[in-house]
Amino acid sequence: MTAGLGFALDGLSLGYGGGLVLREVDLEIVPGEVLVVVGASGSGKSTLLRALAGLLPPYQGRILADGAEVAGTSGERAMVFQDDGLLPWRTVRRNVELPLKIRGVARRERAAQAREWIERVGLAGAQDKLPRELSGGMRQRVQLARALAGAPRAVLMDEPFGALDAQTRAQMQRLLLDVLRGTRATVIFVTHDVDEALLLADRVVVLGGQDVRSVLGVAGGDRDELRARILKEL
Ligand SMILES: Nc1ncnc2c1ncn2[C@@H]1O[C@H](COP(=O)(O)OP(=O)(O)OP(=O)(O)O)[C@@H](O)[C@H]1O
Repeated sequence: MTAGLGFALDGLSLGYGGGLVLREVDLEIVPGEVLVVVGASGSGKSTLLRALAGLLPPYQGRILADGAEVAGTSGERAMVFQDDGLLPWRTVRRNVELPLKIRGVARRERAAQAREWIERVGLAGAQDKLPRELSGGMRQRVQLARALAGAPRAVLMDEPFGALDAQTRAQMQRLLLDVLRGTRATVIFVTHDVDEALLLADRVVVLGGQDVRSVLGVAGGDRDELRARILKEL
């Protein structure tokens, strides 16, 4: 199993067209942790995730991934979006095989690994279906399988369960916790939902006022107290 990626954000300023969204942020992300990012709408959660993915270059400062500056996307850092980023013309199996193909994994091995991931996310009967034949929850399962099949060292998730109904969302949260137990990947997960944050996180980062308002460790903490602290800062 490959180790999770550690990140260091060092005086990081991000924005668009000259407008600043985050100003001089310093933050360490520990290898293997689940870091959940919360914050009011427009506080820069997705912007931060895009920068970690290498999709948005910093105005100032640096993002280091295991000490090396992030410059562009990499198979080491997989992304999962709210609206599924699946290729509509490829079956479930061929979507999940994609990161393996990009990594140069041989065809038979690719098929075997994709099958294993499809089974782990509970879609064994659906591997030859096209994305349009699946429910929203099933499509998010495929995205999860695809992200993890590439054995990434970090998974960047932008409100992946935001569009799902409450029951499917709870199922997906359980599934995520379950599959993460079998990997050492670092997870950075953006959500609006404080309860989701507390369920999934090792640490919660609250963004606001162009900066990190606070970083809270979740393990062993009192949930009600943590929830109240986060809600106060949002
Ligand atoms: N491509 C873009 N071009 C210009 N401005 C953008 C772009 N994407 C985001 N912004 C602006 O940057 C700010 C932060 O947006 P971002 O999407 O990161 O916030 P967020 O915290 O993820 O919000 P939400 O919770 O509503 O998704 C907002 O003011 C937004 O309008």
